Amino acid sequence: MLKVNNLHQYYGGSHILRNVSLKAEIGKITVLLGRNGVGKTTLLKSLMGLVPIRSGSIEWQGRDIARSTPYERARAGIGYVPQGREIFARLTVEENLRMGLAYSPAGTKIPAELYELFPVLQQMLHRRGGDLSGGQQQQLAIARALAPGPRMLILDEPTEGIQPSIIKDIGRVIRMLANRGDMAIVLCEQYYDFAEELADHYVVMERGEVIASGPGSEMQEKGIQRLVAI
Ligand SMILES: Nc1ncnc2c1ncn2[C@@H]1O[C@H](COP(=O)(O)OP(=O)(O)OP(=O)(O)O)[C@@H](O)[C@H]1O
Repeated sequence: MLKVNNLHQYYGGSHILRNVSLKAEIGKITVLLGRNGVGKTTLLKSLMGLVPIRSGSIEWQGRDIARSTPYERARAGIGYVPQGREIFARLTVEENLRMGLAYSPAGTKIPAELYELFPVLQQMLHRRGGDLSGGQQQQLAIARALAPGPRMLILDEPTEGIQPSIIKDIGRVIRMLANRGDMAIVLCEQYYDFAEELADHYVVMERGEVIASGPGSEMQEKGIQRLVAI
């Protein structure tokens, strides 16, 4: 279980995250929503240790990891799929997947399961990452994060700029991973319908603060879409 308590973060003098608290349970999908620029990516980067926080705690599996390096967090079982995918364009699909295993306690063999989740990656194993379509790159980025067998998967806008058929495939994989019951999923998403469909829990941010949260099944009756409509 992830427990974030009273997180504050600054970029220079700009107070970006304001007293943010949230939880993400194993076996559940926690969806983070909010308009552009409210601090969602900054929150996810803070969870991964990619930006320092000013104060607050980030507890993962009972341990405060708020001061741990990204490397230590990866070793602690946290996987991260960044916004914009950040795959290595000049490396092959296979090499990209191996990069996901660079610090893995699970060994250096690419798990065959990744190709079951995303069959296209097996077909394209020797293609360069940069030659893949946006949707294929997104699948590669997710597979790379899954390669070391994380217990928490953080995804930053996986549907951004991706064609509908691949969005459906990605949604199915995310649901399947959660249903296995051994992984917490934190999903930041602008595409409201996708978010609502997947959410077990939702968290809405505005100007760096959490302004609403609850079970995914209540998103419609609570009018959450209005809070995040652009
Ligand atoms: N490296 C940085 N240095 C200074 N300010 C930053 C930096 N990165 C983001 N910001 C600012 O922090 C605020 C929150 O940005 P963030 O990217 O976390 O928002 P977001 O909710 O993820 O938005 P989006 O949906 O557009 O990605 C914005 O005002 C942004 O301009």
